[in-house]
Amino acid sequence: MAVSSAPGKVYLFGEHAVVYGEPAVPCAIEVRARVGVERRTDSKLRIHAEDLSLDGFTVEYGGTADGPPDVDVSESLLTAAMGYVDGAIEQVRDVTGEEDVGFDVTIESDIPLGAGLGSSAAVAVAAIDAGTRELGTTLEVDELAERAYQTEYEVQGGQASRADTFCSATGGAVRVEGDNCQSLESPDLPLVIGFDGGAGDTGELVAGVRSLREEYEFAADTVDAIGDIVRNGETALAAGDLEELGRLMNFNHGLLSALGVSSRSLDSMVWAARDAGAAGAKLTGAGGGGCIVALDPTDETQTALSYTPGCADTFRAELSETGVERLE
Ligand SMILES: Nc1ncnc2c1ncn2[C@@H]1O[C@H](COP(=O)(O)OP(=O)(O)O)[C@@H](O)[C@H]1O
Ligand SMILES: C[C@@](O)(CCOP(=O)(O)O)CC(=O)O
Ligand SMILES: [Mg+2]
Repeated sequence: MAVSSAPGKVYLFGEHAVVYGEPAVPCAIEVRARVGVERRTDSKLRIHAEDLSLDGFTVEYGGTADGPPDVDVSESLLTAAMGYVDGAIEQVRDVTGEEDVGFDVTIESDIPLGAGLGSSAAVAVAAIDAGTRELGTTLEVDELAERAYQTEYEVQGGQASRADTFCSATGGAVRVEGDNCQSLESPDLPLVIGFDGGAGDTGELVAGVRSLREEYEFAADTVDAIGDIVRNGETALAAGDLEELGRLMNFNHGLLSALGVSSRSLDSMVWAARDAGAAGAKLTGAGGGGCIVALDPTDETQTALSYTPGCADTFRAELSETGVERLE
């Protein structure tokens, strides 16, 4: 069996706009998904997803005589368990040329699902890495990131950026603009996360921004303006200017909100953080529900968030310098 792990991330700036070629700066954090992959003697795929329901569940499918997988969980959980992992296994088969190989896949993750912390990218990166290594091929990190991007692109209906997958594969803070992906120097940022306990559907939210952008020129301008914030943000990051980073994050949140991807709970967590004296706060990832990220070296934001209605959990996130990690 081969086991790999990969980190989640927060966006300091630029989610959504990055899908249309604007730059974005995500930053890997120390919450990880671990995926174990073991070759089978038949061509079936058996996925054991520990974190997709209270007790986890196992689904086995892929034999020629099989109907739909027979498992006692909701359709949506099943689709969730299968989507990214199926795509990742397709990539493994493509890299190695072993089209009919079957696997037992075990996923364990500390990253909340659909909450903007990049669980899908971390699962895709770790699954492709472990799967290829199980068959004797160790991918360069750049190719691993590219293959994981292809997986996200397909599952998200042809709309995805390389930001999450590159960041998860390489670790640290990164800058992604189209197919140009690079690592950035970053000071150790005082990141505080607020989580509303919910989730958003990345594909649907991306599609919503796309149609707004097609319908209204001012929505397209809003997307371009996010790109300008990111360019300013890079300078502030290089200078380690926390106040300016925070101001730009606040601005970025406002524009994401204008594009319809915030929610009442995300907005109230953002305001709780600002009222508590955070340098800035914004939603992270696709939005709709899930997480915000704030900058605050003191405990004030975490304390305020812990009393905020709509906030289910709050924690400090450490920057992860390590991207994919090869554990076994
Ligand atoms: N622990 C896990 N086990 C299996 N699949 C997972 C796990 N975590 C994430 N995924 C996959 O990633 C999807 C969530 O990705 P997405 O909607 O992009 O949100 P995010 O990347 O912000 O967490 C889930 O629906 C599921 O397909
Ligand atoms: C909205 C988007 O920019 C980021 C999505 O991040 P997440 O899956 O919500 O963690 C989409 C993408 O870049 O593929
Ligand atoms: Mg995702």
